[in-house]
Amino acid sequence: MVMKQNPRRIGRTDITDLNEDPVVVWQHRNYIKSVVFMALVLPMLVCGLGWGDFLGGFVYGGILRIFFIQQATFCVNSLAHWLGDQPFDDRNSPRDHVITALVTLGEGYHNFHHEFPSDFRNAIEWWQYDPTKWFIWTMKQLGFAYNLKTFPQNEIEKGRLQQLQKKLDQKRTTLDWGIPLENLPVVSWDDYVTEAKVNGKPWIAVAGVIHDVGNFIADHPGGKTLINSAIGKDATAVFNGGVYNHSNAAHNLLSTMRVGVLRGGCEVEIWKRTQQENKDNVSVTDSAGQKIVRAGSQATKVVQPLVSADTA
Ligand code: HEM
Repeated sequence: MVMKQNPRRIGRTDITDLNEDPVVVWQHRNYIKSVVFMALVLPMLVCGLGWGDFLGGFVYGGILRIFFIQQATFCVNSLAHWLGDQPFDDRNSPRDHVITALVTLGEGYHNFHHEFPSDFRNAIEWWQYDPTKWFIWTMKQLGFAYNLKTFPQNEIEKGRLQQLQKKLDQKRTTLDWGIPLENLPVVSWDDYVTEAKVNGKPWIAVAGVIHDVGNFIADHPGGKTLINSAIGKDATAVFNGGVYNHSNAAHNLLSTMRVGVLRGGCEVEIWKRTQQENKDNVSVTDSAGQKIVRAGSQATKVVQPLVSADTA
């Protein structure tokens, strides 16, 4: 900013759009004059003619204000790369933050600006502090024709969604979703029954998956008796509506108790099919390669057949 640079050594930018804007061209031609007038003369005149304090206008309205604006301008490339979040891209360091926006008169939504530089706005939400955007909006309401470029909303939303997805993925990895089905040992139906009924293991099979409910029996909201009654049996029907249609939270909890899968799947053939269909649903993976289990598509959640009461 302070040295004259060799134009052959610095990067060049296409500024044909600026050259077509008469206001910008006028300002460029009269740069020094307009700077001195707006930064020093005008504040001096306001304070001097207003209440007789020419010197105060010069010092506070002029010199100190220039210093402040200069610091604020530098904040674009310091604060704006340090404070805030990255709602559109995490490739570089530019960040969006209202504090930076306030200090820099709206330049603080830097993540958006770097991602969509051809968009004249700094921020897209109406409530975000971006005086340029508000000014243009007001002028348009007053009937002035402004034809400034904006990036397609569809593309902006994609960036936002991808960033949100990344955050969700990161959060997901911090939670226990149970051992993945393919990592579980395969157990035959007879071995399962023997382990539960002869060797006393508190195992319950739901939709072909064996669960150790030992630590949960005392806490079961439906009581000890009901959960105990399913040990060593296929509880697919009772768990999925035969006795009680358990919530998504209950299915999630159940998945943390997995100890094995039954060879050949669950015993109730008609439900086995719907469970197979559900298994396709859970094969969606996140950016870290982990399976995503959406609410209602847990492996143990099966569609309720009409005859549920009889089945139970
Ligand atoms: C296999 C492991 C089981 C787990 C992890 C489990 C978990 C839960 C949870 C978290 C609830 C609270 C409501 C909800 O979230 O849906 C609940 C309620 C209930 N459960 Fe279970 N459950 C299991 C087995 C069973 C079995 C085998 C039966 C019946 C034979 C049963 C019958 C009920 C009933 C009737 C309620 C409703 C209680 C009420 O609202 O007063 N549960 N269970």
